This record gives sequence, structure tokens and C-alpha cells, in this order.
Amino acid sequence: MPRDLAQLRTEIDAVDRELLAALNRRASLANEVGELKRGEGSPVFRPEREAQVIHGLQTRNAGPLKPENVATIWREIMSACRALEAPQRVAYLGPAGTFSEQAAVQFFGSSIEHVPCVSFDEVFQAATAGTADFGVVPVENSTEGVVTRSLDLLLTSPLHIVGEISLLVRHHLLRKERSLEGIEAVLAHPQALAQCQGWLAKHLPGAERRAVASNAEGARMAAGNPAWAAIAGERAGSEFGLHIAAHAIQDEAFNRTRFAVVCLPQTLAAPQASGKDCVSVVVSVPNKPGAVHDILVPLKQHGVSMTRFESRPAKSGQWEYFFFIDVQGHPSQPHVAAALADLQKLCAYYKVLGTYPVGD
Ligand SMILES: O=C(O)C(=O)C[C@]1(C(=O)O)C=C[C@@H](O)C=C1
Repeated sequence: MPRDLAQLRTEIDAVDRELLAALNRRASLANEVGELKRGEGSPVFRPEREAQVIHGLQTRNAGPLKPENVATIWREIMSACRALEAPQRVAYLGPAGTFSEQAAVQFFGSSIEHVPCVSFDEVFQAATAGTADFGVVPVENSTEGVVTRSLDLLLTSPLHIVGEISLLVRHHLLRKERSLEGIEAVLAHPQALAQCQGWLAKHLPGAERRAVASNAEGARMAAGNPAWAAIAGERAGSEFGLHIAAHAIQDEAFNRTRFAVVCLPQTLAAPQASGKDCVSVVVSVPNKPGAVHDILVPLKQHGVSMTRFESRPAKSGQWEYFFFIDVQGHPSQPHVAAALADLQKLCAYYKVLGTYPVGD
């Protein structure tokens, strides 16, 4: 005899009470961990431990919850437990409603203190000066390529990368009206304008494209002028009470942005191996034939996979470049350590930007 709705809800209520009791037991344990850590002066946030917890549960998960549900739920549970140990302040390009904010919440969970900033430079400053514990900045977009300012800041700043997260970025055309009639200007961050240039040329060829500090800032401004539209995500639309006049206008359907999570080395030492890690380095080589080829040889010799290779001008006026290289693995693995040591010997400049668990 199948149970009726009332019976099923009674059972759900009983399970919820068990869950609540179990979650509070977990939170009390996290409180104790927090006390231990305060005594030792060790970091509250341990991304490799969180990655292991989620991975371990996904391996044991018998369903019907999907593995991605398990990840989302436990990210929030650990965010709440972490906040009990000590609230983590996270800087990102604001205001509220940006994709950077979404990346910060997706990475740290929603139990964080928000530190919205007006530029990527300010995000780095906040995390360097200690007004934030962490910064979250975009480093690469699948349509537009690298976010050059972030890479330049990574090169010169004392911050290192401790995590990464990638978001599917869907840009909408947002405005006070529901139609495309009478739009004089489209406001967005230059990256978003570039990611939607095909759509704009086709549908709003006469509208001015105005670059602003962030997409959410554009949305805030469009909320005050019916002749303006903004390009931004849903979050910004609801934040500023705008309608979606056109859905998903980015030129590539699978437009993704990868964000780096950065902090001072004393906030969080390089994470221990999580089992699925990555090392980011930036190097420069002497300006001579074959030098770029040579730096890749140690990776091949030691069987280390390279997942990223980007160049940025060294700004010396001499056609010299910095190369941003990501390799798979963790320096505690002998073949990774040997490959990096051999690579370093060939470089005029060599800096490890970070070792961290590979993001989703
Ligand atoms: O294991 C720890 O070090 C904890 O502080 C506990 C916990 C958790 O909730 O599981 C919370 C914060 C850390 O980032 C990692 C894990």
C-alpha cells in the first residue's frame, strides 16, 4: 500500500530532525577544530580537506542524489562550519550581482563576509592589506581569452593562488523595459561587450557600447535610465529590478570564465595534495632561439601534463615575454617536483603562483 502525502511528509520531517541534529553535531566538532586552530595559529580554510570531503562523499554516494547535488550541499555545510570557526572575508569585483560575486559564493559557500571592490586592482589591494582574507578574480574566458589585468597583477603581487572555480557565464540584455525598442546605449564591462559583440552588431547596431567598471555597475546605471540597457547575469537583474529583454546573448553558448582564488601566503600555506591538483608558475626565458621549446622539454621528460600556456608582454620594449604555465599534479609528487626543478634551471625568472585543487 503506497504511503499518502501526509505520511511521506511526516517521514520527511523525521529525517529533517535527524539531519538537523547531525549537522549540529558536525558544527560543534568544527567549533572544536576552530579552537585547536586558534591555539596553533593555523588557517581555518583548508581547500584540500574540503575537496577530499566532497570527493569522498561523492564516491560513497548511493543516490538518488546526483554527485553535483552532494557537492553543492556539502560546500554550504562546510561554509557554515567554517564561518563558526572564523568568518572569512572575500573580496571580488562588485557591486552585488557580478559573476565574480557568484564565483566567490560558489567557491566559499554563502557563509562569507562580502568585500565588493571597484576594480581588480582593489581586490588585490584588499587581500594584500588584510581588509579581506581572500580575493576572487577572473583569469580566463573561453570566448575572449585571458583577463590580462588579472595576470599582470598576479605577476607583481605577493598573493598566491589557492583555488580556482569556473562558471558558465550567460549574459542577458537587461533593462527597465521588456523590449529592444529605444535602446540608445548598452553598458557593460569591456569583457562582456566583447563576448556579445556578434549579437550586438546584429540586434542593436545603432546603440552606443559603453564600457563601465563592472556588469553589475552597468545594471545599476541602466535601472536609472530607460534608454540604457546593461549586459549582465540574472543575479544583477534581480538585484536592480531589471527585466531580461533578451536571454543568453553571448556569442558562444558555452561561454565559461575561470576565476582564481588568491590570498597572502600567511593566510593559507600551499594546500596539501587533494589528489587532483594543479601548479601555476610564471616564467621568463632568455630571448634566444629555441628557449620556449626548451622549457617544455622537462615537462615531457618527467611525464607532466601542461593544461595552460599563456604569454604576456614583459613591458620591457624588448619583445620579451612572461609565460603563465599550469601543470597537473602536486609538488609532493616526485615527477612533478623534478619537472619543475628542471624547468626552473632554464628560466631567467621563475615564480610559483600557487598549488591548488583543480576546480569544477
Ligand atoms: O577539517 C578542518 O580543518 C575543518 O576546519 C573542518 C572543515 C569542515 O567543515 O569539514 C571546515 C573548514 C575547513 O576549510 C575544512 C573542513
